[in-house]
Amino acid sequence: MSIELTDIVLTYPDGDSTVTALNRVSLEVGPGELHAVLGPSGSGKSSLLAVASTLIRPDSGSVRIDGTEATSLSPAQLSRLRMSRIGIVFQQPNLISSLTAVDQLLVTEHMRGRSARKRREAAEHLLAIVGLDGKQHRRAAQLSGGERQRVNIARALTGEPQVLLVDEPTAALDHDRGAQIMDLLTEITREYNVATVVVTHDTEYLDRADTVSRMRDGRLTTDSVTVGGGAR
Ligand SMILES: Nc1ncnc2c1ncn2[C@@H]1O[C@H](COP(=O)(O)OP(=O)(O)OP(=O)(O)O)[C@@H](O)[C@H]1O
Repeated sequence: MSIELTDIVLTYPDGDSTVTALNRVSLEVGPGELHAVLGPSGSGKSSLLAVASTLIRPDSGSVRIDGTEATSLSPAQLSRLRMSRIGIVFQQPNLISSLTAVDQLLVTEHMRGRSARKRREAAEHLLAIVGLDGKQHRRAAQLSGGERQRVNIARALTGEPQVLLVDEPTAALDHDRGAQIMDLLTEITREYNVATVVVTHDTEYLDRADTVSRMRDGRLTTDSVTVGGGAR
């Protein structure tokens, strides 16, 4: 499995008591699999992504990324693990409006250490993959919401991750653009054999997922049937 969360408990301090954001959550996603986590606001989806991305250490439980137990690593080792294995697509693209689409990728850590020509070629190629061929040199402000989300996805792929974690990718998009973004995430999952976790409160595009979990009050239940078109 590319990502395996086992029996995760995460609590936050809340005044004199605590809030249990993740209550014995387990989840496994393998290469080439798209897993959707569906849940209402406050159910724990962001907390799940934060633990899966190793940005927050859970109170207890195991986080294995591509076979490596993350909870026992030092901050420096965790940072290397994230860099080499995990891509994160944040809900807001957070693009720098004055930079072109290519530059948004070139500023990432992943692009360091290669020659300027190779970096540029890699960035242009990734942008073509996400459907922005011909728009690589437009500034963020000249791109539509759906196009900015595509740049966001391309940027998450710069490190050639094994695990792609995606936070509410369709939240700011209309139906057609939302469907296109979910189709793109499905294609990338298959083509690059990444384990993709998409958290969403949107029931509309679940048919793209191979498996669906439902989150409620910090508890996760996984549907027993495969709902998507995953042909493995
Ligand atoms: N930093 C924090 N301190 C205290 N409580 C928190 C913190 N972050 C989240 N919580 C609480 O943990 C629970 C899960 O929150 P989380 O943000 O993970 O849910 P969510 O499903 O992502 O919701 P949303 O879509 O609104 O972000 C909620 O009860 C929330 O209030």
